[in-house]
Amino acid sequence: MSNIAYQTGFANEFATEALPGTLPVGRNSPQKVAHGLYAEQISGTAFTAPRHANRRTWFYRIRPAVLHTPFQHVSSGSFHNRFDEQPATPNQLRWGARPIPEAPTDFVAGLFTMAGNGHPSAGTGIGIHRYAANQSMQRFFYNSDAEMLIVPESGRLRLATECGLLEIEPQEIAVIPRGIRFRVELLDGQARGYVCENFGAMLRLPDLGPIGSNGLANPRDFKAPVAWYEDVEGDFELLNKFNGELWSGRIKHSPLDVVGWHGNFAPYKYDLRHFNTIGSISFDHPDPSIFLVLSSPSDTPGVGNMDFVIFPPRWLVQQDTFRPPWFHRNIASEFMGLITGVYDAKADGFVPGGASLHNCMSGHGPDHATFEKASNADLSKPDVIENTMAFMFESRALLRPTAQALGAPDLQPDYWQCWQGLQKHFRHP
Ligand SMILES: O=C(O)Cc1cc(O)ccc1O
Ligand SMILES: [Fe+2]
Repeated sequence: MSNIAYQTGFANEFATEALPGTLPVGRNSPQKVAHGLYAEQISGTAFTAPRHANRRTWFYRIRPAVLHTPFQHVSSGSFHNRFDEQPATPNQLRWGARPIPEAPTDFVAGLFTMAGNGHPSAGTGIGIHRYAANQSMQRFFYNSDAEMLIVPESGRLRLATECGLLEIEPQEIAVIPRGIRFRVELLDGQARGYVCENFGAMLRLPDLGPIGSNGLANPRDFKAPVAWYEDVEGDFELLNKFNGELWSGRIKHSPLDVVGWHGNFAPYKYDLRHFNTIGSISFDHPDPSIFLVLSSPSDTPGVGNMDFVIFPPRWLVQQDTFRPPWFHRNIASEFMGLITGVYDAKADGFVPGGASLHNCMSGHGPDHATFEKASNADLSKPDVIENTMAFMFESRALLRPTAQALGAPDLQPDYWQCWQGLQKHFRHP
């Protein structure tokens, strides 16, 4: 990774300038901005949102965001929010990894929508996508519909944004807020991973309750860019996702021209390996809410529009306990992905870059091989789960797979078979 500087903290009031003297002192919008720049505010929450939830940033930039040609509606390709094309299925679904494309494909073109719920126009729900790309973007993109949580599985990404540069590698994540313009460069020539579009309330750190003032994802491990800009003229595409569709305009300069900014609405990255994993040190396998990294709250307290949960390396020491995830059904719907290694509920078939979907109240849990192994394991010794990182996008509402996900060649039609070896062990006393 190159040596990029970052500011630390979650949603702090950051202040950063690439040229000294850019940021106005004591006001946001002076009559004339230093260096001949324009002042522009971007608001990610309602002006009147309570102070603790209010998110906005002031940009001091070479040209304001309004300078581009009118947008034309263009084909969305495989990146969309059409979640009503097929009856939502209660079946347990699993997909293998998506191949890297052969034709030149950038990050946005490489997005393939898997499932989702709600809609951007309603300000609630999520869109779940996987990406596979082999080209850096030569164009600029912004998403009016959602903040984008990016979870790389292979290939490092350089995210050049209005706020500055972020570089992420597998086991790191990034969040690009709604509306922020950016370009994705591939640092390894090709890349693959997952994206969750969040149409609802912005992701935030969960409360910790009895855990105390530290633990899970600690705020200081979140990193935001420092101001960086390019003063470049040319003929570029500016692509916008708006109401689930793509719109394309032309722009005669790079929109990554913010020389200084201050505020708390900015992209950020987080290294999942910094997650402080907490678990049972007596008995029983806890609910996976202890693995919550970020949550988009819904209007119902404690119920997430989207919860981003990870399954990191950890020690298992519980006594008289079936240590892996139990058999269960859940009111929430669970989309899972694997970044690296093996997931402890599945002996095989759930591969890095692959995905699974267990919808509301669909039974799931350890496969037959995992059940046999864990039911007979020697509990006098701790188990260690190493070299792995799985995650879950969990949503309060049904996740509706897209027609293209249900028709994808990597869908595993025999997934259900992984449980069919589970025998009746009941014995009448
Ligand atoms: O289904 C899964 O594998 C995810 C999951 C993990 C766990 O430890 C408990 C519940 C749960 O849904
Ligand atoms: Fe589950």
